[in-house]
Amino acid sequence: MKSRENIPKATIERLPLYYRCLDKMDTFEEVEVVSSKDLGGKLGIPSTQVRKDLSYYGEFGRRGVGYNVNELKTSVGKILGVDRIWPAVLAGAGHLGHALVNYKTFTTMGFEITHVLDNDSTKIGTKINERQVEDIKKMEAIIKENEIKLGVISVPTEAAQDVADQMVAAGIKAIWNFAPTRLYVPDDVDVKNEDLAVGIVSLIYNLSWQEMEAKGE
Ligand SMILES: NC(=O)c1ccc[n+]([C@@H]2O[C@H](COP(=O)([O-])OP(=O)(O)OC[C@H]3O[C@@H](n4cnc5c(N)ncnc54)[C@H](O)[C@@H]3O)[C@@H](O)[C@H]2O)c1
Repeated sequence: MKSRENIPKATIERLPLYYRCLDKMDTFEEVEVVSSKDLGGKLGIPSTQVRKDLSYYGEFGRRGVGYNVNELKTSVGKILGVDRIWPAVLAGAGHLGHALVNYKTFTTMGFEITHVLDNDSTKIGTKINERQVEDIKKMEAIIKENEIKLGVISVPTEAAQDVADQMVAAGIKAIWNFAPTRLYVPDDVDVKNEDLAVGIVSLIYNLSWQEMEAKGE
């Protein structure tokens, strides 16, 4: 296996796609063997790219035969760290927080929101999908007691940095941030920003160019 720094970011970003596809084939479609062509075909990724991506992590499959779906899923799952469930705290039990807590498929990707926190007294004590909303003041104790490393931020922008600071101080090492703002964290903390608005604007951008081209502008 290559050292972590030598593996392209794009390869790492494709691994969850391979994993989800292999999991579906293994769990629901009972497929035993898959070629790089078929795996890539399902994801719109060339077979040469699939083979190259996997080659960074070792030798998988047999030439001319393909990959054993279950074995490859297990290996990719281990590489991704999703062969276990990582507990996570979520701060901000609002509209987005509800949607995230209600999304059950996260567990198949090795991630489960085990604690939901908010600072609104009308929300504290209510339940979302069996999870009781707890007071954000308990966050530090919850993170420490449960040795949680993963935090999800779905609070308004103006509260996000403060919540991130509290998470980091309590021991969080990776933050999935949905607030549309840059978070300042120490180097050993990983932040992944998720901005749905950027996705939709790039779609609109393409639509608007197609329209202009059609009108010959
Ligand atoms: N990434 C995306 O594409 C996307 C999509 C929708 C919303 N958002 C962002 O997600 C965040 C939440 O959006 P929403 O629509 O769910 O808002 P919301 O107002 O419905 O929910 C925010 C929740 O955060 C709580 N909160 C506020 N300050 C807090 C604090 N200091 N500690 C703990 N809880 C606190 C509120 O009580 C509320 O329950 C916003 O930053 C929004 O911009 C992002």
